[in-house]
Amino acid sequence: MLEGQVVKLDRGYPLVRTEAGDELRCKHATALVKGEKVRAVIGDRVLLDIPEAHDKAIIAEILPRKTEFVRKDPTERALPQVLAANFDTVLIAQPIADVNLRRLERELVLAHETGADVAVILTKADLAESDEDIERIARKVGDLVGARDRVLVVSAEEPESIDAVRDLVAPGTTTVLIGKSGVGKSSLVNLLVGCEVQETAEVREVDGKGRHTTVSREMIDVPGGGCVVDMPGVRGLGLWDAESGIEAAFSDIEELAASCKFRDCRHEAEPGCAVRRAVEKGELSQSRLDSYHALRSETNEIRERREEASRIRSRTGHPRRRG
Ligand SMILES: Nc1nc2c(ncn2[C@@H]2O[C@H](COP(=O)(O)OP(=O)(O)OP(=O)(O)O)[C@@H](O)[C@H]2O)c(=O)[nH]1
Ligand SMILES: [Zn+2]
Repeated sequence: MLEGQVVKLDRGYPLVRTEAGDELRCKHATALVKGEKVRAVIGDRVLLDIPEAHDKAIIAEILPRKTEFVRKDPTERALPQVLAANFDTVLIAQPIADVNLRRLERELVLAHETGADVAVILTKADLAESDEDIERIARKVGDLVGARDRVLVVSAEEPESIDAVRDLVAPGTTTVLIGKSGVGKSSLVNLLVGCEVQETAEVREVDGKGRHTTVSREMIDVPGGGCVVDMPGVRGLGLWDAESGIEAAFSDIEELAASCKFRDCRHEAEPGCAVRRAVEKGELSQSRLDSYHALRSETNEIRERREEASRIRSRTGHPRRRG
């Protein structure tokens, strides 16, 4: 069997690059997709069968993932959906003149949940009102992400601003780029690569919404660096398992919580709550605590639904998989 990596996913069959450098269109083995909806995603390392009579190779096995980006499947009640695998870094892009902090908190939770390194890229710096504005917003975002993650400001009008991003896309590593449609991900990829590899869209003037242009997922080589994957179409960002992601993205609250009177304090109405005290003293914003509570209950709810579903499965005697 050959080993390879899924390097492109579009409307056709997954494209797998073998260790010898060949690129093969592949089908999933029936045994792999039967029952559960297991599909290889971009970045997956796979084992291939090469049948003689077929024009396509067969993905016989998906190897264990080093990292994976998971959200709740937007079309299913209690199923996870993996969007990418085996990357080292997640870059979150938001336009500096239109930063959405609530969305950023969610993106940070999902990114940290993967266990990869995380950085925030503030794009379209040329559209900011002034340098003071850029500094102010970058500082505000910096406060939100905490000391562990970097915040970089870039502009397609200023190619040198991309150099700091290039440093993050180190040789031998894979970087995943996430962000709402139209924030400038494709433009960033083109600047990193130094030519037009990704089609970009003019934002519609009437409603200012980016058109949906990027339809495929592809691992793109950055000259002198690693690989980058633009993740388009990530519209819904529902949380799946997000405990550790929340802990990492809200480390300020987790630190305060260590001083709460009760170890299992939920920072709601308990006496001796250090988190609520910080809000009263103006050291923590109420809206940030609200986000924390909302994201916490979202992931708890998913967990309860999943547990409920597995209880129903075992009651109805649905055959359980044997490991
Ligand atoms: N002024 C300005 N416009 C930019 C910059 N970067 C990107 N744009 C424009 O913003 C629009 C959207 O950029 P894209 O790179 O296609 O955005 P995207 O995030 O890849 O969007 P999807 O492919 O839909 O996910 C295009 O019209 C770009 O020309 C920038 O730094 N400054
Ligand atoms: Zn508390």
